[in-house]
Amino acid sequence: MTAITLEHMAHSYLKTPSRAEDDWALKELDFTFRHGGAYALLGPSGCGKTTLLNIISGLVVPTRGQLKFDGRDVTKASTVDRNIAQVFQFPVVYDTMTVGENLAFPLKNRRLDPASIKRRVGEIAELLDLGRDLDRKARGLTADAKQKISLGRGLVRSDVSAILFDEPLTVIDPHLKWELRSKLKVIHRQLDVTMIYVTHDQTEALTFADTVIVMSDGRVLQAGGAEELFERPAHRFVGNFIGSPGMNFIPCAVDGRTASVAGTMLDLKHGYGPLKGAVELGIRPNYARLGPSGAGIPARVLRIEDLGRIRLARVEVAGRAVAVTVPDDVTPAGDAASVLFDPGRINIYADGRLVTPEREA
Ligand SMILES: Nc1ncnc2c1ncn2[C@@H]1O[C@H](COP(=O)(O)OP(=O)(O)OP(=O)(O)O)[C@@H](O)[C@H]1O
Repeated sequence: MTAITLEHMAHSYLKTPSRAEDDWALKELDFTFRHGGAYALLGPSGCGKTTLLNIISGLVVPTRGQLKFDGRDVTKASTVDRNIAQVFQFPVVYDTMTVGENLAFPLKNRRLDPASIKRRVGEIAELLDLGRDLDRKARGLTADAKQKISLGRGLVRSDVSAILFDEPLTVIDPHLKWELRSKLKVIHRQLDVTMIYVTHDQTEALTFADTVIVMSDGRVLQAGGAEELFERPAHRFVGNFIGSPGMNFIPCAVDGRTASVAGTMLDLKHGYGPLKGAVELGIRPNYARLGPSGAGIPARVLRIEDLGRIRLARVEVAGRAVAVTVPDDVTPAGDAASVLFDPGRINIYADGRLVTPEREA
């Protein structure tokens, strides 16, 4: 087990980067991955996930800052020196070896005794449902099966500093994905090793990780568990990115414990001091309801979507497109309606950042 610390870390792919933000693929970052944690780096394409993972693995030396493993500076150390296992997007498997030989390979390299290798290979094969294929040659196996072998090779050693996964389920069939995600979680508990998992898929990140690190444009915007990311997104981007559909953001004015949205006053659960910049109210669709006209903030119904478990209304509030759940007993008549918010679930944002309320009155 190893704690991984990033200190004043920043990276630019340019030879002589200026101070301009655009020159930096990874903006300055301080972060600690604690011993034995399960982390996901989540964000859209180009946000810097792979750059950060490659800095941790040693494929990229950061332009600035230090990387420490348990306090030891490894910024310029090789991947081998860091004692890291990696699983990539596409299978890395020796076709001429059997499944068992592939799984045993990292252990043989470490000169483990044959009995321990056999036991460990058996355990990992069992966990990944590869037990019956141990004597089969890897050649000719499906892409799914080969990627399972890659996962197994990444997981087989229990003495690594960390295991890094770069979009490891991309080639896996959708129904198997769910199963493997859950298995990875089980394996994480068993191994008690630091795991860092790169993905742009929020379901994958939230099922696997205890701490999801949401990135955008080379910055870490928030690192937290599922509940925190859903209930208290630190940034507008996080609110939008997490959840389907994401959090609604509606322009408002806030005065103490009252918010005014399109001329309608709402009581807030908490009080706020004076706010600067563009102020918005953030509310998840499941904490908003559609009501009859006059019951809440005026809204224009654009359409109703039946998602099976719930009905969702797409409405316009204060010029913004907003999604709200529709109770079973409400049948919108025409397009005039209103929306009501659960006051305890309203977040307030100023210039896209979550505002911490003053103490509850
Ligand atoms: N080798 C490189 N040389 C120059 N620029 C690079 C290089 N690798 C990445 N970049 C740039 O750095 C930024 C971050 O890229 P990175 O690959 O880390 O993002 P990502 O979140 O992993 O994206 P994806 O999910 O598409 O892999 C992007 O603007 C990308 O174009």
